[in-house]
Amino acid sequence: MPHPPETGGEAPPPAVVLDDVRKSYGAVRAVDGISFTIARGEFFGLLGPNGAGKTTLIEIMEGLRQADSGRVTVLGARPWPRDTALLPRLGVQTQSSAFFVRLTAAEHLRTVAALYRADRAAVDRTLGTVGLTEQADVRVEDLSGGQRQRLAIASALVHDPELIFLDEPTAALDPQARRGLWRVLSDLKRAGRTIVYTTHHLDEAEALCDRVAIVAGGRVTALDTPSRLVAQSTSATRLLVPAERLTVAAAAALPGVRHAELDGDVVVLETLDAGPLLAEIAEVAGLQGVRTRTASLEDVYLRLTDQLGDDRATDDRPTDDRPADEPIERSTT
Ligand SMILES: Nc1ncnc2c1ncn2[C@@H]1O[C@H](COP(=O)(O)OP(=O)(O)OP(=O)(O)O)[C@@H](O)[C@H]1O
Repeated sequence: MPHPPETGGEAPPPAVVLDDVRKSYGAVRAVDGISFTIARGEFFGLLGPNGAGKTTLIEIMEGLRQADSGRVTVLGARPWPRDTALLPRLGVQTQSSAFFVRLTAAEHLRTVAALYRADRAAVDRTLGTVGLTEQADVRVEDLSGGQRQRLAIASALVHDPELIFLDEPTAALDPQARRGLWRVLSDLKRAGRTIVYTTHHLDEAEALCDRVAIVAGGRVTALDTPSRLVAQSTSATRLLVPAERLTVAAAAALPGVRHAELDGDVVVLETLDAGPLLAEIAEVAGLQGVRTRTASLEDVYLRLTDQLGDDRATDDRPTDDRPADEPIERSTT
């Protein structure tokens, strides 16, 4: 489907603008005052533990759920009440995508394509994109879990939407299919599409996303590029030394070691300054087999989501007593 022309001079509106969006289910504040903007062409990751509010937030952006309050703008339009002009511009894959199970994969995708008035060539092309060409004539009910997942992704892409929402798209994929999907998504990004992506795979977010928002307890606790989040984090570097050459007690006594523990057949030493410590280790144990593990997005994520979990456990003030929302595009230090 052709995209609407971007008319002369004026910049198109951002892909998504959220301003103090809130949604509760009874007493559960699933989305508790979230604001951010997603630029056109951005690959934006939403990360957070189970129940953090990611799906609710995505469904609000998709126009599947009404926010209790706040402003939501998607491609310059309000997604709620449902806007039929907006829907074909969005591609949506959910955790519980619906299928026509008696149809073959190709028939299913043709049906979806017809709903969006996408051409038939797009069906074959999209089946190829997600690696389902060989399964085109297999009934949906006979596809494996991972193949169904790919069909759900194909259903979100077949009409060539401008803004694509993918909710844990790699959850049921084997490692090869996962890497295959990464390539597909990178190509879509290169073609200028905007992608909003939730995943529990932190390596995936680090590899694919321009920016990630870490959500916990319905709030954004950090929002930045993966590399800036890692660089700003106070996460320590870990040095792994074969346990036969260094005891935990000796490791803990080395200067600059914050913590030392045995993990299988290695002693793990945590430090904020790896250089001098490596020199010490070279002295007392030798450097053979010593490995370095620097901070990753996963370390940042675990620290932030653990912290918030602890904060919220003791935070039983009523909503109105809470401090005003913090600015969310902040550093994580
Ligand atoms: N339809 C609903 N009715 C009542 N509570 C709901 C409903 N949907 C979600 N919740 C609750 O709202 C909170 C946020 O759920 P949500 O599904 O948005 O989280 P999530 O971050 O997508 O989690 P996951 O990673 O497990 O998919 C949770 O406490 C959940 O139990």
